[in-house]
Amino acid sequence: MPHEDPVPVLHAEGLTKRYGRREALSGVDLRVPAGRVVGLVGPNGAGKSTLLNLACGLLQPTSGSLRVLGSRPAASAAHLARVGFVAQNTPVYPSFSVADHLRLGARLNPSWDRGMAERRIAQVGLNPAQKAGRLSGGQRAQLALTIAAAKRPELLIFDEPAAALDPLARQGFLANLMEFVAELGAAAVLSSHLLGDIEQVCDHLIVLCDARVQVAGDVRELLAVHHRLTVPHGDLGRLPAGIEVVRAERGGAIVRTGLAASQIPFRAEPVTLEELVLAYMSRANAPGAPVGAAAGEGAR
Ligand SMILES: Nc1ncnc2c1ncn2[C@@H]1O[C@H](COP(=O)(O)OP(=O)(O)OP(=O)(O)O)[C@@H](O)[C@H]1O
Repeated sequence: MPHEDPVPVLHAEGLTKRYGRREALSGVDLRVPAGRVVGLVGPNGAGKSTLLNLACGLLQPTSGSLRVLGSRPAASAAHLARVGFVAQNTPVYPSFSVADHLRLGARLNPSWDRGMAERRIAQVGLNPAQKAGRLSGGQRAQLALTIAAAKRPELLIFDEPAAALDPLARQGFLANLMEFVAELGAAAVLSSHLLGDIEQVCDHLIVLCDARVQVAGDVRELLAVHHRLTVPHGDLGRLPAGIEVVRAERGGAIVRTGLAASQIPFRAEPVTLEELVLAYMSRANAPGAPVGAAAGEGAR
């Protein structure tokens, strides 16, 4: 029997989005396999919200293509029901109560899981009669998460869901998010500036800088092929073939290589996810940076 890969959650080819003359995404190629929790990171203005809004069908590409769960985003009502979206700042209707939000969710979504919605609202201690405009940032985020998940989507998309929350509320929110993902058997994509959060919940990473994917892939695989090398001054230019310098730093470099640490003729230490992300971000920022750097293999 030929082996068929499951349909990717996101599949972008040459995806470009311009706002007037401003290019927010530039020829992005990306393939995110099914069943992952994906962290989308990058500096302000990198294009993260643009990518997520394209994935929800709220924006249209200028050129190139994006398929979400195998279809054009928001291609039909049925496809819309397969994707749950929590936008930046978790917008709610201020004059509607928590219960009104759940009723609206039930009316708009054929697959609405009322039991799940009510259970979760009780679990996180939200009063159904409370007006949404009076909820704290953390409570609003929990309400938005509940509404997105009670649709029982196959993919949950979050745009900086926990940015405004204090550490304790963030912890609670992330724990809930992971419970939903497990309960629904769903994939999730979340953008965040909080690398600790990404490290805690994500098993797949996309680093987007300056409208381009710099690196993408399975977190464990990425950590396995990146090292911090201690290299005597002047020797960086004489590294063996197959070692790519991502970022040169004092006394060495962060490198990417398929070579085992024992095959590298310098001291090689593991990197943290934060070091890896920062290395790609600063490379993208450097004058004369390679365009879309290591995206090639990793982005596929
Ligand atoms: N509606 C718009 N009109 C014009 N330019 C826009 C619009 N939306 C975004 N941009 C520009 O596109 C680029 C990417 O913006 P985007 O919001 O996607 O970035 P981001 O990575 O989500 O940033 P942040 O982390 O600050 O939320 C930025 O330069 C931004 O100014």
